[in-house]
Amino acid sequence: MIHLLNKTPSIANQFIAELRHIDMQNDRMRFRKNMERLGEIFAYEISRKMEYLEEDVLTPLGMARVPLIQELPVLTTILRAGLPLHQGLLNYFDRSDCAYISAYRKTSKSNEFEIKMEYFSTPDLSGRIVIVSDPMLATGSSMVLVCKELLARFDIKELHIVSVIASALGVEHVRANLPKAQLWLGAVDEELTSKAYIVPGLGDAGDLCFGEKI
Ligand SMILES: O=c1cc[nH]c(=O)[nH]1
Repeated sequence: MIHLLNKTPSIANQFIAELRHIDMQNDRMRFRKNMERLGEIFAYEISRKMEYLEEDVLTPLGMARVPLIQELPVLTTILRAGLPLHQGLLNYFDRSDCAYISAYRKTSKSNEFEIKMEYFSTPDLSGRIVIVSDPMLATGSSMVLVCKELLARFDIKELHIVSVIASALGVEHVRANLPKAQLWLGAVDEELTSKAYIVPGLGDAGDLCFGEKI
């Protein structure tokens, strides 16, 4: 199932527009902040699909019945570009356990690349609701690789994928390989360059957050 943030106009569109804008995106602090704000919006949207149970909350003046979330998701992100988006999710799911995974493109001289996964730090995810965030879903290969690894290691109860900008091809790849995952996307763009950058996209999310890497 796909949940698309920009289907209904909201303030989220402003944050996505600022991430994309060629001048505004160079303000690194604003770029990270907009990623974080979108993480918060995704957290709110996902929270609306979770299970709640009414509980009594004692106030100074009496007792309030409040429906409270029953189970917090485990927040998993892909280093390094995922960190600000992850922080936004964590701001709202503020008692969640977290998992961190590194995945990067190792490009050969012929410009082809393979995805390398090296760092893997997770709690036990069996029986848990898991949210995996990565700001850009380009080919979808790293996301599929990471999620397949998680699914092979753990009996995950429910898998959610969060990306700010996806390519149509990436969405197709994820849906074909992870049919049970729920996708939460900010926007879906039509094209991919030969180097697998999303067009119009926004450029390199990791570099825009943290500076160019070698
Ligand atoms: O367009 C893209 C694709 C992958 N990763 C990015 O940061 N940008």
